[in-house]
Order: sequence, then structure tokens, then C-alpha cells
Amino acid sequence: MTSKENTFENGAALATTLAATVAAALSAAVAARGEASIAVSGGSTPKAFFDALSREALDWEKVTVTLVDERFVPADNPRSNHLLVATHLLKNAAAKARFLPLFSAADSAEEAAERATEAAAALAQPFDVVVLGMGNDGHTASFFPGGNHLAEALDLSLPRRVMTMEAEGAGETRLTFSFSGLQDARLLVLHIEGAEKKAVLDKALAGKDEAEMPVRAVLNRAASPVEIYWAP
Ligand SMILES: O=C(O)[C@H](O)[C@@H](O)[C@H](O)[C@H](O)COP(=O)(O)O
Repeated sequence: MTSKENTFENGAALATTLAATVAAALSAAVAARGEASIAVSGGSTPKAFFDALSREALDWEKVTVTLVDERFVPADNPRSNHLLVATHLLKNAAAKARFLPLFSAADSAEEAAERATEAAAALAQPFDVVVLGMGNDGHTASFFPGGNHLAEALDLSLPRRVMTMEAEGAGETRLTFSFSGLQDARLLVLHIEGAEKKAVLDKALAGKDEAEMPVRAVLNRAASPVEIYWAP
């Protein structure tokens, strides 16, 4: 599918516009189907976007927020994406939203992934909104180069699910939605900032090898158009 680049003068302008666009998509979903779902990424990039989105007026109590991926740590761990979203997004108007965590205090990451898959199956599919980030190694979600389950994660013949991923660049064991669970979102966004990530994006757009740069799966094979949001 195609990708469209939306360029902004700075991160604040990007955050304001992306928050308004996402809020409109969530409101349209609630109007059409009585509920909405959004999966967001962790990391440092989305904080300003989360803050702006938290202030958008919509029927947040009908919106389920979940994570594209999660580190296999409890919500009180500083590395937790649940903690990041609880701190920066689930506040102000958005405090009324439902939250679906990927982490649970299971005996193993595999068991936590199975639990999260079951919980996510209760959500209407596809996601209304998915907001992806990208690392300088070309990963997105927890689709890391060299990931132990990367091929399965990117295999569209496999069902949407939450699965585990381990990779040199990932730190802790990760829990991540599969590509099949993310790629058909009604609004599919790739949010990156800075010159270095723009260079990484341009390299990704210029090639096909998904093992080298897993974000290429999103750029080249997503069923939905990819809205790229970038600011210097
Ligand atoms: O759990 C995570 O870390 C994210 O889901 C990950 O995919 C993130 O989007 C990129 O690593 C970019 O992170 P930064 O925004 O911090 O550069």
C-alpha cells in the first residue's frame, strides 16, 4: 500500500495536528459503531502527541486504548509503556478511556502474550487507529532486526495476536501485536521526529529487505495507507 509524508515545522505543530486527526478518527468510530480502539507505541517521540490527544474532547469512555507493544515489565517499572501512556495520555479528558494492557504478572512472557491475545480478541477488528514509531535500526512495534520471532511477526498468513519478541536491540523481552494485527487499521500512522530518523525512513523507503529494516513491512505491505508524520 502507499505511504504519504506529512511534514511539520516542529514537534509541537505535529502533535497538535496528529492529535486532532486521531481524535476525529476516534469520534467517527464512536459515531459509526458505538466504540473505538487505538493502539499506540512507546518510546520518547509520542509524549507531546499524547499530551495533546489527552486534551481532545470526545466520548473517551467509549474508547479503548492499548499498546502496539510492551516491555515485559510491570506498570511500575520505568521501562513500562503502560506507565508512559498512563502518565502522558490517560489524563485530562482521556482519563475516562478504557485501557487494555499487554503485560500481566504471568509465569512467562508467552503466557502473558496469550492472555493479551485473548483480551484483545474482544475488541472490534481492525483497530480504528494505530500509531507506530520507528527506531534508528529500522524497527517498528517490537519488530526488531534479528528478532527471534520476526518472520512469524511479519507473516500476514498468521492471525492477529500478541506475541513475544527477543532481540539484541530490544532490551527486555517484548510483547507485541503481530503485523497482521496492526496493518489494516482504519488510520495507520508512522510518527517519527528528527533528521536521523528521516534518513532512516528514506533508507527504508529505498529498499525491500524487511529482515534488515522491519518497518519496510509496514511501508510496503500494509493493507492501509501509511500516514507518515515527521518533524525536524
Ligand atoms: O516500546 C517501544 O520502544 C516502541 O514501541 C518502539 O517501537 C518505539 O516506537 C521506537 O523504539 C522509537 O522510540 P523513540 O520514540 O524513543 O525513538
